[in-house]
Amino acid sequence: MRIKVLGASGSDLPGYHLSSFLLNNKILFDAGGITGSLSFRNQQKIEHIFITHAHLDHIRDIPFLADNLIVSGKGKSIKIYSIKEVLEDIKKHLLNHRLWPDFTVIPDVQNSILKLEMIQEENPILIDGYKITAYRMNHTVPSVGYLVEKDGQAFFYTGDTGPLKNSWKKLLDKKLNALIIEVSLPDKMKELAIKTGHLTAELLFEDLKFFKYKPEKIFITHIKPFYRKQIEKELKKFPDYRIKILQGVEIIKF
Ligand SMILES: Nc1ncnc2c1ncn2[C@@H]1O[C@@H]2COP(=O)(O)O[C@H]2[C@H]1O
Repeated sequence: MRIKVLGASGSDLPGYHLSSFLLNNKILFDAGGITGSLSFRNQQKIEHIFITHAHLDHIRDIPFLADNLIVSGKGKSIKIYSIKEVLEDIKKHLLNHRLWPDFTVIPDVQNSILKLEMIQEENPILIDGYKITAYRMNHTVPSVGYLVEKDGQAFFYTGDTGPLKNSWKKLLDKKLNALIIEVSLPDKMKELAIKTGHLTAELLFEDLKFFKYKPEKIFITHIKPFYRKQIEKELKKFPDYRIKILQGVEIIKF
């Protein structure tokens, strides 16, 4: 599979972009950093957006993408998928005609630029041959990660999560070609990580012990850039895993 990483940073700073992962040009996971990373031509190719949770750093560019599409007259509908609580937060707090126009009813309900599609946890949906399943994560707000499977290949994207230990549920038995997982903070900030629903390197590897199969590749995302060097050092303590720290806008294949 091929993913264009549009953003993989845990903080917004010059040269960094917030979480957004584009699969096969059409299916986006999280929408923190679309419009500053992707050409307008390629923004028009997005058809589906899966949101892990409604924190701003994962949804911020939905409004700007919708605006680009409608004002350019290139408008077509984009479907935004997540669990009920996440979609409710987006509708109530973001696309509410106050913070931003509600593009789920503009230009009208039938032809709206954005369509909200509720999905159920652990109930897969099929898009272009990709089977996509949401699993509950451990964050401070309702949050899911997504398992994506096609032609015997599989990856899992966590969004934000604290430790899950053995509640990774059915994922513990999966053979993953790639795990895109967050490590936001260094080990010395373990307490804050747990309080705010995040991982450190040590917490990540404690959780990985519960997996039946080692993921073939582990891509680390959502690092808070102030701690990047420290986290890089801490991840080196686990040489048994093939780990790549995501840099920003790049293509990953597995
Ligand atoms: N109690 C806290 N102390 C310090 N930072 C916090 C606290 N709660 C939330 N945050 C920060 O707010 C951010 C919200 O988005 P994140 O979960 O990515 O990361 C969170 C932390 O960086």
